Order: sequence, then structure tokens, then C-alpha cells
Amino acid sequence: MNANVNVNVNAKAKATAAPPLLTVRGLKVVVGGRHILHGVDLDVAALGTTALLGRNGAGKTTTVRGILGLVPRTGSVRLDGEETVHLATHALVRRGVGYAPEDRGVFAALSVAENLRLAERPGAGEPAYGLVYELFPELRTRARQAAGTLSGGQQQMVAIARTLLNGNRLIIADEPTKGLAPKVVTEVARVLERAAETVPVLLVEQNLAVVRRLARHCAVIADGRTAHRGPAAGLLDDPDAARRLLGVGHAHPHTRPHTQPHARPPAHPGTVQDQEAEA
Ligand SMILES: Nc1ncnc2c1ncn2[C@@H]1O[C@H](COP(=O)(O)OP(=O)(O)OP(=O)(O)O)[C@@H](O)[C@H]1O
Repeated sequence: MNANVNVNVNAKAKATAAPPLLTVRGLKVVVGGRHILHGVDLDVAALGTTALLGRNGAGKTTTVRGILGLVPRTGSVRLDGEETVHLATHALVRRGVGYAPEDRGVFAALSVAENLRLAERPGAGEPAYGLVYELFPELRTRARQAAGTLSGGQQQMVAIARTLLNGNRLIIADEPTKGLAPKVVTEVARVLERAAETVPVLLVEQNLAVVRRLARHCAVIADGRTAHRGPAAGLLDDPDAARRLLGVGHAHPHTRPHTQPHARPPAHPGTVQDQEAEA
């Protein structure tokens, strides 16, 4: 074995051995008297992307909101070993947790530059505009454009860019490719892939092609509980498990999980190709 191979093997072994950055155990959430999460267990790896999967209405967004303290929760949420389940959302943000929500949360009337400036966090060091504009050159050229006039893909880029500005330790992205045209999905996936080289990402994603490309690990939520944890490729390559856990006949690259019977109407039925292109 030559020296280079040795270095690679050691780096890989180190990555595998690194303790998870985020450890969630027995996470429970009750909203309006309704038990939505009954006990979610999840590890977010200290490197790369961890996917949070599940059928529509399984509890993925509620898990993310529970981690962030956006809904009342019990259980354990450890960030780098520190228990955070009692912390308010702003305290988690100060500890370096960045969030790109499902609705993107851009301020429509403000320009791209103003949206980014609002995300700057005092005390977090110099904002990483260099990184942001390297990953999203378009945001520089559109700096003065009102965010509400951007396409869905461009708004998603603003949402992800905001999480990268402050040297965060963890990025949580909730369905960043939802409703985007296939070409834009590829672009967003490429950016997330680059981002995950420097910051670990917890990715809620229904597009299994994106999961296959980005995620090394995954957790599957079903009916408010963790139904599976393990390597993402292992799940996607196992048709029986994919059918049982995600409701897909086989994990075809573009397949999205089906809705559960009697669940609320799907927010994003069909495949990515079926969806209306969002220019
Ligand atoms: N504020 C709320 N009040 C009542 N029920 C809620 C609330 N938020 C979520 N739910 C319900 O909790 C369940 C889980 O919802 P959640 O949005 O977490 O699922 P999800 O897996 O993210 O779904 P999707 O893939 O469709 O976004 C659903 O049945 C949903 O209707």
C-alpha cells in the first residue's frame, strides 16, 4: 500500500469513527393536544449529509422543528455532546445550527442582498460572502433584485446561502428540491454537495436521486417514530425495505415516496419529472 492510499484509508476510518454531531433520542412532540412524534432517534454524522426520509405526513418536518425548538418537545437532543432540548431556538442558532425551512422563508419585498444581510449573526465572525458567492454566483448578479421575483430555485439558493454565511456547525435543509424543475434540482443538489464538504447537513428529502447522490446515512420516520437507521445506499438498494419504509416499488432514481393511505393529501405527488417546472 503506498503512502497516499494509507492517508485515504486513515481519513475514511477517522470519518467512520467520528462520533455523531447531533444525537436525538426519544424525541416526542405534542401539538394542539395531538401526539405527532412518539419517540424519534436520529444521529447526524459529523461529516457529509444525513438524510431524513419518510412518507408524506410521517413527521419529518416536525422532527426538524423539534430539534430546533420551534415546537415544544421532550427527549434528548445533543449537539456535539451538549444537551440542547431545554434551549430556545435562538440559543441553538447561536450555537451554529442553520435552518433552510421548507417554505424557504425569504422576505419577498427585500432584495437578495438584504435577505442575506438579515441572516448575518453578530459575533459569528466575518460573514462568509466569499463562500456564498463562489457557490451561488447568481446571487451576486441578482443582489438588488426583490427576492419575491426570483424563481423557486433561486429562492432556495438564498435560503441555503443564509445558512452558510455564519460558519454554522450544522445545516438543516427541509425539502430543498421540492417543486423544482429537474435541472434546478440538479443545481441545488450540487450546491448542497459542496456545502456538505465543509458543514454537516441534515437533509429532509423526498427525491431519492438526490438522497442517493448526497447522503451516506439515513433515518426513516414512520408514524412519528424512527423506523430505520443505516447507510442510505443500503436502503435504496433494497427494494423490499424501500417499499416497506418509503412506499416505493423500487428506489428508482427519480421516485418519491407515496402517501400513506388515509394521510393528508400529498403536498408533492408523483415524480420530479411530473412536477410543474418552476422556471
Ligand atoms: N401544527 C400542527 N397541528 C396539528 N397537526 C400537525 C401540525 N404540524 C404537523 N401536523 C401533523 O403531524 C403529522 C406530521 O407532519 P409533518 O409535517 O411533520 O410530516 P412530514 O413527514 O414532514 O410530511 P411531508 O413530507 O408531507 O412534509 C401530519 O399528520 C401533520 O398533519
